[in-house]
Amino acid sequence: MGLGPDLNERLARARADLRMGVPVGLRGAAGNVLVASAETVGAARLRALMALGPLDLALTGRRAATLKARPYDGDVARVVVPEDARLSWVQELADPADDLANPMKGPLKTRREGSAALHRLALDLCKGARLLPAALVVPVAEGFAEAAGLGVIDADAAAPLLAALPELGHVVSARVPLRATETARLHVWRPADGSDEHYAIEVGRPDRAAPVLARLHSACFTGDLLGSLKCDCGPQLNAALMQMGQEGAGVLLYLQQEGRGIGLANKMRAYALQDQGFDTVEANHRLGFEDDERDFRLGAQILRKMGFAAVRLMTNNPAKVRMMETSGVQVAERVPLKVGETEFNARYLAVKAAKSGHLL
Ligand SMILES: Nc1nc2c(ncn2[C@@H]2O[C@H](COP(=O)(O)OP(=O)(O)OP(=O)(O)O)[C@@H](O)[C@H]2O)c(=O)[nH]1
Ligand SMILES: [Zn+2]
Repeated sequence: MGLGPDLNERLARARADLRMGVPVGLRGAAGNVLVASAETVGAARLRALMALGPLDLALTGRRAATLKARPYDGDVARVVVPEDARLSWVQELADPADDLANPMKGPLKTRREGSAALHRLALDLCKGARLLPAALVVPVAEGFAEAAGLGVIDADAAAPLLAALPELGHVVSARVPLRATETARLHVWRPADGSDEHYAIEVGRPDRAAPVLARLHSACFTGDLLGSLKCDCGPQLNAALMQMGQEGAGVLLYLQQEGRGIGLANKMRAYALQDQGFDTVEANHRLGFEDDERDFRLGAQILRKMGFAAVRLMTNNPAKVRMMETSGVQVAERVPLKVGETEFNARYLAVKAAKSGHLL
């Protein structure tokens, strides 16, 4: 292997570029394009992209439905960017913050001919970068991106890599006595694709031959750290650790999947939409996301690597139970975790029960 970056490393760089507003080249069977995040692209780069040829704004089918734009490619819509479009036009299509105040955004023309494969990959990269799922896409000649000094991704090889689960490596572990239990050890797990590290808190020395009391906790900055009353995450985190402490054994995975996998900035956008009257699921859809963008296979991989084949899973979410089972970790028992209901999160919990099948 040479010293240059492999595809995984190029993808990690591409996500960083998109976050900085720098375009990225994609090349594949569907052609050669430059893509940029609609959220972070600046006015000067937008003008430069428009000068290259017919520009598309790729949106997810979810966002397109809110905007009444026809997604001819199912989960992706390719909106034609008018020649006189300004940056504010692009930003307002990407970001639903002003949808209610400014509902007349159309009519939007969407592209039907050609392939949407590169647009779909661009949206995956935006999601992976925890940006709004909205990407500018413009065709370019072969070699153009390289000559411009931009990062280039082999799209046909990247799509299956992005769908696969990154391999996680154990970095370090050390004892961290907690209020809930003095016998805790924290393990750091690092994904090979350069994405965020995940943590496992092992309580006591659980018997690997029996189902372990386990919790897959998704990071929630507002609930876990600030004591937000809008969700039940903080009390669930504490209650799970307390129960593990009382039983003397358990494992809590702290997965960096803030906002059900959309990142804190997008979760705060979802909260702002909830202030406008939308529920937690509707808010995700208006932003262009699915209800839940988390990949629970991650948790299963960490458990297996730690030597656990079966769990007593602390959750009210049946999807977590299903994903564990299909990822090769047997769920011997579901242990309900009902704590922390407040007047502010009662509706949130009711919506999760009604729309996401959570058990009350
Ligand atoms: N997008 C979005 N994420 C939210 C919202 N409220 C809380 N979250 C996130 O949802 C996740 C909470 O997940 P979990 O505690 O695993 O909850 P769950 O999937 O309902 O499952 P259990 O708690 O195991 O029953 C955290 O990542 C929070 O940041 C919201 O309104 N919108
Ligand atoms: Zn929360």
